Amino acid sequence: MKTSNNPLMKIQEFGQSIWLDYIRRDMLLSGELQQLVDEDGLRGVTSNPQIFYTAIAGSDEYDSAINSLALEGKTEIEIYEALAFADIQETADVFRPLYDASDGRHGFVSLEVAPNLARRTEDTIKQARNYWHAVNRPNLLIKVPATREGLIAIRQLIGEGINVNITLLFGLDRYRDVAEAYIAGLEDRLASGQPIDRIASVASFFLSRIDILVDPKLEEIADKGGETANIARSIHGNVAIASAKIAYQIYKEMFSSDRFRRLADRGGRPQRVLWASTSTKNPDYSDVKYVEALIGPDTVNTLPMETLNAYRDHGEPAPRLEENVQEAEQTLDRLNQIGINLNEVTRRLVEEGIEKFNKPYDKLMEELKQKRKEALEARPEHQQMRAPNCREAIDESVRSLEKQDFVKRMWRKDPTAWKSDPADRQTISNALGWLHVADKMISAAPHLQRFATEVKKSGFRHVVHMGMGGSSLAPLIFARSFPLAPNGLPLSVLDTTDPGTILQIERSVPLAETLFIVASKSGTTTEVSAFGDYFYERLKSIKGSAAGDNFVAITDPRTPLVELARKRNFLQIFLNFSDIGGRYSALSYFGLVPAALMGVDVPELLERALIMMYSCNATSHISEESGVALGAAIGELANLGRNKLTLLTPPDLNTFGMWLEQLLAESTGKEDTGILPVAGEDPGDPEVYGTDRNFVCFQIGGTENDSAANRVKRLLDAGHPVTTIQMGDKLDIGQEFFRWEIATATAGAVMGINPFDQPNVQESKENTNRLLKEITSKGTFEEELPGLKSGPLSFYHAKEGSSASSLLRDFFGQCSPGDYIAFQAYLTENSATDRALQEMRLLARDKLHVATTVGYGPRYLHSTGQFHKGGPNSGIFVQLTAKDKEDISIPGAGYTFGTLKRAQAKGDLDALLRHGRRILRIDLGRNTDEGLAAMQQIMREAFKS
Ligand SMILES: O=P(O)(O)OC[C@H]1O[C@](O)(CO)[C@@H](O)[C@@H]1O
Ligand SMILES: O=C[C@H](O)[C@H](O)COP(=O)(O)O
Repeated sequence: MKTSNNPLMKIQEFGQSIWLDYIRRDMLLSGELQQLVDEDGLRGVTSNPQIFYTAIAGSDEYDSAINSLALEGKTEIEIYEALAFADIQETADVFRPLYDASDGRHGFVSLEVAPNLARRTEDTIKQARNYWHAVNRPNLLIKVPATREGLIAIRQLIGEGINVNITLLFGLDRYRDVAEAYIAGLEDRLASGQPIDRIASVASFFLSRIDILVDPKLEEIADKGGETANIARSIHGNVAIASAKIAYQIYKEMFSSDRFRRLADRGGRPQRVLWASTSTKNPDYSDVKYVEALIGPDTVNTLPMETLNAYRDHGEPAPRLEENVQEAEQTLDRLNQIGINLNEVTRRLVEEGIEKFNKPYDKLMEELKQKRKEALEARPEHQQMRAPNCREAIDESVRSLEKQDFVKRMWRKDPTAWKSDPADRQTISNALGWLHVADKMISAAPHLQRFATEVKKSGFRHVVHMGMGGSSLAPLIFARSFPLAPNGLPLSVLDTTDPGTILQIERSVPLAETLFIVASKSGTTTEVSAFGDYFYERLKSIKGSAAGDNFVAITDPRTPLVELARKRNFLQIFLNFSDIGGRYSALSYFGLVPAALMGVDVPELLERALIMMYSCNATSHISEESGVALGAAIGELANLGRNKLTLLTPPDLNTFGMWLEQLLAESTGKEDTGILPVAGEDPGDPEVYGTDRNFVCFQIGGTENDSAANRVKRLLDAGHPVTTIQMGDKLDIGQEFFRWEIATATAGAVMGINPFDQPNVQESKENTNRLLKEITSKGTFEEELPGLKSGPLSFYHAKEGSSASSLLRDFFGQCSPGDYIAFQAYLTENSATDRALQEMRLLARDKLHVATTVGYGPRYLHSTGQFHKGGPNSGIFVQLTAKDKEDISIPGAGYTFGTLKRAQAKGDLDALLRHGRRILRIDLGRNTDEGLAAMQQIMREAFKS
């Protein structure tokens, strides 16, 4: 170890080890403890009930673990022990290299038995054994008090090979007893034929507490005057150190005895004295008083943080422990002479000491009891699943997950919980970061809020979030379903290449005062790069080289977007966690940066997510209200043919359905199976639904209203499974994100697929890229001719029909039970188009009794698109295109957004055809409204009879 001017390091040259009398989780997480080891030569840590009280009750660092343990059904004592064990284990691991390198001499961590056991030998032994085995680290010391009852325990525990730190040691006679108990324990062990070379023990001699008790007595005597007053004055403030010096002499005597030498010959190690209670409580004394005087070979001094810092700052190490020993003896004699009986004093100190640790221990238990109660009351919002005819199969699926220990394996990030093929294992291992992201983001939340405040303060008036699929749909929920907070900025989301929509956004925002977020995990998604380039050019034309000030990137580390953002001097780059797949990223920077900018209460949103996280945590039992149970149900129902997960949402939560589509459809729609979320389909009478439906009914705020309750009842009566989810308010979206992520992952396991890849998304992208290449070389790409024209409408890929209505009748006539109709609308999104599409899907559903979906292109490509191609061949696709009224160029691309959109539509169509899907493309002509009206008219005619 390097010698330095650091007094804490220098002290080691005199044979003393410095330990830290403090423990707290943030020191472990932040690396501060490691730094103390590296830079100050720290060689151990002690804890006590007061220290754990301060750490656990004095911060919120332990709260999420407390909630989680409470929900696992632990009592407050078990919670305390679990928290303490975890901290002690991690601390022991920090010191393990030192322990190993020093052949077990240094690097110890102490954990105290409950202070209320101080007078109970058997219980102390029992608990010490439990702690020893639970923590399971060779460099652990169990702290046992030096009470009469403790002495028996010490001997017994040492005999069993358990390391002991003797605490609450004040008196010299008791010190002899303690050393005797240790030696006797080693002898017992040797006699039973067991090795003693790795047994460690320290005797913690408490200092400042002696002076605290004795000094006022001395002052009283001094105040009375006379000869005794002089004596009292002469020893004031010296008694603790004098006792310690004599204790050290006793140590030397006992551990150089012939009796101990016999043990030493067999590897027995002396029980070192440890100076404890070394923070100066009397401000008149030096803050390093109990360090300077007691430096000597083979000793330990445990220092609280302030004393450690003070010593580093102005300690002057020298070997003083054996200086003035005679004077120390005189001090103790004088004490006796003026009528203060040190034995009595120390007896009182032991009693007070027990009490002093009992109090914080009891207070901590009270605190944990309260937090436990709050955690149990804050159970996730209500989830109730009723499945009239499938209950047994679902219960069986839950039991099977329990048997496979699925939940624990998921939390352990064991890929074989889903698939065992090496390629799948690789993707899965690298895709489970979302399990812990809410916990991580809690500490990033204040930073996000500060960032949002700064953005607003610097004059921004609007935010445009640009991304696709998982990178944009959570922000879309905030933009469309959350009210704008007074401290927030209005948020628009751009996730389409439709030039009409892009221009709409451009014209509705104050460009120079708009912050653009370029959000792409991969940093390579074509649409997102085009949005970024387009608006960057627009800003450059206004602000020149300062354009980057209006841009923020959210992306994974080391993507091309990071490079570009640096080159363009973006205002900020948020690096996300690379082990989170796009569609599971709602609670990461992708969802939370725009949320914070809108003024959404991000910490609260995360707290709600954490409640769900705890209820889905690694217990062997699967709770009925957890996301795991939901996943088991939707997965099993899909296996039974009920794979159209029909979402009944209050109107202002419709966008949540869109988020869920991308999560569930892209995750499960593969290997010819999958769950298709049906979002935004107006509810109908039970008879319009086929037996492929599974309903989820979301309610928000208060109890369910009569019409919703009635609807649920009618669906159940008709034999459909229905899950109801009651949300308290919109911030419960945080909880829903996590519930559904867990449910999706679980459903994937139940269905036997890998829910973390998207094997068929690429196909459409490749087709699109091929078409775009054609455009750049030939100026155009080839499009087939319509099979039929009718008014403004052109029909492609249709078998020739005598009329549009007969063509539609034939096309939809292919529908059989279990099929679904997907309207893919490459149109400008607005309420008139929404209404027309809604009308068309209801016409089809009510006539054909099949599920219907509507997705705007290219958004759906990053959502249901995977299911369309990779899921079962049960889709009937109606692709709607139209002529763009206006178009805009993508800078540097050589084509327009309109062309890109057309290439995307055709790219997907070609991919669907290649998969043998049934598809009809209808071009609506120049006027979308007219085209849609004509289309509805023809559908009505087709369905007339
Ligand atoms: O964030 P990125 O890399 O731009 O990807 C956007 C979306 O595209 C996909 O990779 C494929 O659809 C989604 O999983 C993802 O959410
Ligand atoms: O092991 C360490 C002791 O528990 C600690 O030093 C007691 O210190 P105090 O007297 O300041 O509480």
